Amino acid sequence: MANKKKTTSKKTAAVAPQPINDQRPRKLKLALGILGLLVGIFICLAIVSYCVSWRADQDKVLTSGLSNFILHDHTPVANWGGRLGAALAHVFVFKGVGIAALAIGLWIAAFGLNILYGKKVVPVLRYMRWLSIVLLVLAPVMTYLFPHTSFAWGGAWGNVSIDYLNGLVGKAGTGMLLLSVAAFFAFVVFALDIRPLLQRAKRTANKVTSAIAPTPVNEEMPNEIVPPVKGERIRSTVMPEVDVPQPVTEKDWDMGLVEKPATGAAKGGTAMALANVHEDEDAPEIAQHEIPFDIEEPHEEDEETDISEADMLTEEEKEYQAYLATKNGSTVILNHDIPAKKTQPKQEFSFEVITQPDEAPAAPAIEHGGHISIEDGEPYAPELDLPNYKFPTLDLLEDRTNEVIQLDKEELEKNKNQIINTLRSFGIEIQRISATVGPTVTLYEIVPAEGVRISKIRNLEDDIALNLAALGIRIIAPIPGRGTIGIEVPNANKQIVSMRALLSSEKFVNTKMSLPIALGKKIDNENYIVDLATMPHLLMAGATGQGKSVGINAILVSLLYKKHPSQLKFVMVDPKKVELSIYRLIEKHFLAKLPNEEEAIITDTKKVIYTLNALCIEMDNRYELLKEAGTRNIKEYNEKFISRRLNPERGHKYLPFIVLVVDEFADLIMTAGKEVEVPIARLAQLARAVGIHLIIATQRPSVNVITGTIKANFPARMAFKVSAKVDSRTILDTGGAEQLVGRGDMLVSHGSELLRLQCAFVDTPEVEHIVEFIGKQRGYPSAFELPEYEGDDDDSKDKVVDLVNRDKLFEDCARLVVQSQNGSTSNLQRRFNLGYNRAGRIMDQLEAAGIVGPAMGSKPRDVLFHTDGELEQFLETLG
Ligand SMILES: Nc1ncnc2c1ncn2[C@@H]1O[C@H](COP(=O)(O)OP(=O)(O)OP(=O)(O)O)[C@@H](O)[C@H]1O
Repeated sequence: MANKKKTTSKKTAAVAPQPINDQRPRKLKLALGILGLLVGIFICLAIVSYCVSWRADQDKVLTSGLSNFILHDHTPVANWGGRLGAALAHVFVFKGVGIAALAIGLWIAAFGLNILYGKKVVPVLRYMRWLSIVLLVLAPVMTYLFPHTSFAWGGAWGNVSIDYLNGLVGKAGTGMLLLSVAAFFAFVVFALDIRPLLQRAKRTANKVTSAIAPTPVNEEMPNEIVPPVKGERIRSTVMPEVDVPQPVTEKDWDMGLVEKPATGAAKGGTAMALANVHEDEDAPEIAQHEIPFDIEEPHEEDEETDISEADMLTEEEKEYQAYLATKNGSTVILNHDIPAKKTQPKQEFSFEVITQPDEAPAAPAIEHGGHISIEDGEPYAPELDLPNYKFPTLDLLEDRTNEVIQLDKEELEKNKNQIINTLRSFGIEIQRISATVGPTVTLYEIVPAEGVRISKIRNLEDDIALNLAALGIRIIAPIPGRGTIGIEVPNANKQIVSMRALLSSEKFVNTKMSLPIALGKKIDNENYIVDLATMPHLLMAGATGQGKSVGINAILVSLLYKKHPSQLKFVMVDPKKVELSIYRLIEKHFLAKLPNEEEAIITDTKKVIYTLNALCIEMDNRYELLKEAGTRNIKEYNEKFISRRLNPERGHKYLPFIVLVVDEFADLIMTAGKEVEVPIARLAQLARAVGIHLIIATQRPSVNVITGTIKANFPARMAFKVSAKVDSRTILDTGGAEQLVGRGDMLVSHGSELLRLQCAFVDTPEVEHIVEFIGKQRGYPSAFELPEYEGDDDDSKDKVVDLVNRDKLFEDCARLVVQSQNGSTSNLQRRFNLGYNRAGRIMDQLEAAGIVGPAMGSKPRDVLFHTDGELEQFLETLG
């Protein structure tokens, strides 16, 4: 009994003090933390105070001796920290490291703070490095900089070290030595990278410069042709003495202060030039209209012509407008105001000539693959599969930015007059006309005079086109959302849109899109970069030689510049056999193919069918994985996988995007019909969420190629020039593509909008360089394997099982079967992500090898080996 009591009391004793034990270290930490913090602050205060009071206190400290001074000297001191403060500051500053000692106080305070909070509020250990450099280097530097002052800037350490160094290498040598030591610490020890700072400084300087002079060239050289500079395409004249325009707000637009720019032209660009020309339409001085340089009194307003909205603006507001327009990018805006009164027709033109609004090239993030950032602590990074993979560099692409096209003012003027005259001959008067010069075409935007019905212009579309007699005129009546009528007239000199410029644009480099593709430039020169993942599939058509292959290359190159091999795979189908073969070099990096297939670029129709079906299986498998992970799309799934919330043991893996590219769809449909159409339609309907996207190109956009089912599932369409209006209707549901001018001129229908673009140009040698660059790097052991698919007409079923040519996974499957003692085909399918046929074939081989017994209906087969050892021996004998 007594014993029992004893045990109980022992137990109580063991348990009871527990909270006290828990509390103790916490309290101790609290006390230590507060102490550290206070000591640090005290030292800092003492040192700061020392800077002003050192003269008053120094004698006392020196004469009494330190301990005596602190403990027994009763004379008043000036230091805020009293005698202790004065003594400490004396030791740290005078006898120590000078003013740099402040860092010691700060560091101690930070240390105390960390203890107090029980966590790393300030990374003190990291700051130890800084502390050491401050103490070791700053003290001599201070002494070197203030050599003969009575205040001990560098303390005793500073004096001793500088004396020594001066003796050793002289003053100049000491200076250089200190500089190198400081540089060594800064760049080598702390790996200080000043480039971002320099870049930021440069950017700020640029911003300041452009804020001060947004139209620098113009202001410097009014009314003169601006000499060509890189990245600038259009030259013209300027409105002299333009005040620095203030940013214009949406409100300003609403108030009608300035003309709202084209929606698409909202970004980039710098003002280049502006000119207003006024003249009487009927007067012989019409030559003075000539756009750029014969500018007559730009500020002079003809009061009689004061009928347009623009005329109601003050000069300043007009400059605003010009600035805005230039800022917003497009190109030339030519305003032509015709008075409604026919009695005294007057014209007013204002030309706003704006630089090529190429978006500024961004920092070379692409070149270093910098956009794939594996943040600290990010648990899984698919890029680590190929950690040394280098993204293709921009210098692999040709620099075409200097292939600038001169703005042909005569052409502009001629077209403008022709448009006005043609419309007038049909009894259509116009209020205003402006022109936006794009890379391939110029868009003349017309505001008809009051009372003119747009439908009238629309009905006269063909006649107007005939009268204008220019090739490839397209009339857009009205331009959606603008209330104006657009007439697109091809430029005599067309500009090539540089892929390199597009890929180096800030928009592309800093894009957050999943699959960004740089397609080209809009008519207002804005870069057109879209996310293939949101498109989500793209149908591309165009007659032969109009730029389809270049378009496909532009898309593929954009993706290659942006995605890591672990993030993206292409399935390439090329019935023409020559267009995509160039990409075979990147098989082990970016291509996907059927298992046991030799060629990754599929040219054979039968294999195309298998591949499409394999993609369907992959899609189904991915849906299974998504379902199991409780996610709705690939993005959520991958995020979950990356944060290691999905177990790879259960078949989860990082899912790369898969982009299927078919270069000639008509060929396939003609030879395989439904067999191709069905899986394509299925993929187009469902594959988006699991990251499978389709790009399908065809020369023949006829209804038997682009069937209703296909069309319904491809909301994004891209048309190069086609030969007939009916083809344009098939692809775009509207005419227009037959009026394109070829060589990459295209219409893109995405959502509700139809845009005219000039496709970015990337030549075959450039693509070759890019794929060589990638191909030379270490890749995966083989191409990405799609699941197995075999057609119904598979004749291998009746074949004798061939144990000599065993499947690559035979041994792994054998081990799995023996380890799990489960001879089921579905087990193999699940664990190795195999298609049913391949798993079945391996199971047949296992049976033929005597590892499993014969099939037993729906039940798993018997496993005839029971230990790993037995199996390994057997596998060795198989060789
Ligand atoms: N975006 C572009 N900018 C400038 N020129 C282009 C552009 N696209 C195509 N071209 C010119 O047109 C030629 C034919 O282009 P491409 O080979 O892409 O045509 P295609 O439609 O693929 O023809 P096919 O169907 O016969 O293969 C190119 O060699 C090039 O000279």
